[in-house]
Amino acid sequence: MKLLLIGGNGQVGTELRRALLPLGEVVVTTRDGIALDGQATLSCDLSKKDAVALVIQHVIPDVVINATAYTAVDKAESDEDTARRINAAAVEEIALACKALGIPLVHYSTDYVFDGQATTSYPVDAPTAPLGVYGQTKLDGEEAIRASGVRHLILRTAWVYATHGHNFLRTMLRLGAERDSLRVVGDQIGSPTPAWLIADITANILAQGLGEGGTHHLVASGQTSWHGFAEAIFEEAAANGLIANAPKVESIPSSEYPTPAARPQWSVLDTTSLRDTYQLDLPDWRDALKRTLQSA
Ligand SMILES: NC(=O)C1=CN([C@@H]2O[C@H](COP(=O)(O)OP(=O)(O)OC[C@H]3O[C@@H](n4cnc5c(N)ncnc54)[C@H](OP(=O)(O)O)[C@@H]3O)[C@@H](O)[C@H]2O)C=CC1
Ligand SMILES: Cc1cn([C@H]2C[C@H](O)[C@@H](COP(=O)(O)OP(=O)(O)O[C@H]3O[C@@H](C)C(=O)[C@@H](O)[C@H]3O)O2)c(=O)[nH]c1=O
Repeated sequence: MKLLLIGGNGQVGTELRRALLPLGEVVVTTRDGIALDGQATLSCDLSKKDAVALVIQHVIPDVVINATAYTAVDKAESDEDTARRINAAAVEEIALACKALGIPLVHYSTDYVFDGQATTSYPVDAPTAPLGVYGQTKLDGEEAIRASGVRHLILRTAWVYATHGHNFLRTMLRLGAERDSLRVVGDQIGSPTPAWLIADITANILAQGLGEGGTHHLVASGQTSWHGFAEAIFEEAAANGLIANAPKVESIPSSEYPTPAARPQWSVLDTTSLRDTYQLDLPDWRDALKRTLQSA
């Protein structure tokens, strides 16, 4: 199988380069065509119209996996044009190029397509109502894929972290090394999900065949708040000798941590359709965090 991975250097893209390798030849793109771990990549800047379609037409893979996105949630509020270009317009170009060549598309979306007002986990067909530009443009990207008629798998995930890249775990470890105490919101609830899990599940699904595909939720099991996640990060980091002293972590309401973009208060996603369709087990978020930091 020939796989085209668009965006090989983000959190999920980095893990996909590892996880997809056993499946066949993996052609990787980056914005600037930089080498990754000594491997050449194709240059593909999604801000340039039609660039990504040309790459797909040049490579003609058996499957396209799009791991790119504009993920700066707050910055998106003041940079809507770029967020829309990367998360929606470029995604539509990818979908149409794949549809024209009969190539299936794997794509990722987010819990931020929901408004967070629910009190039980969101099934895949729950009504969407994004609170900000990032969530809205990601939803527009999803809808462009479905409208294109391309055979697809959209995996909505949430609260993604890794020991590399830009994420909450790394922010907490950095701030914790600089300060004795941190204040973290305790009233936003979700499921922290490591990038390696998303990549492993994607590879597992591609190995067994996409089948009908469609839209599914992929997050670790269980739930916590950002405050609970922060406390767990420091506990596991200390247990693995990654930090000498853990800071005090105070739980605060969202109102005491104002941000340009509102976040959903309840972000828990129901993974039943994914687990049933592809016979998958999803680890508990805390066990997944432990495993992530044990191998750091
Ligand atoms: N991070 C999270 O918490 C969550 C992420 N998701 C979704 O999961 C997917 C993967 O996210 P994640 O790995 O965290 O994202 P990252 O922010 O870690 O990586 C984003 C990737 O997109 C690339 N990219 C951005 N703009 C361009 C551009 N103009 N041209 C080419 N490449 C570009 C980046 O390249 P470069 O390094 O050059 O900037 C990078 O490879 C996305 O669809 C995201 O929306 C869903 C829920 C939660
Ligand atoms: C750094 C920090 C953040 N916070 C709050 C702000 C916010 O409400 C919450 C999470 O912070 P972040 O800004 O790191 O996370 P955020 O960028 O909102 O994370 C989101 O990213 C996008 C890409 C997604 O798709 C989502 O699933 C989600 O993972 O924690 C604190 O309360 N204290 C702190 O010291």
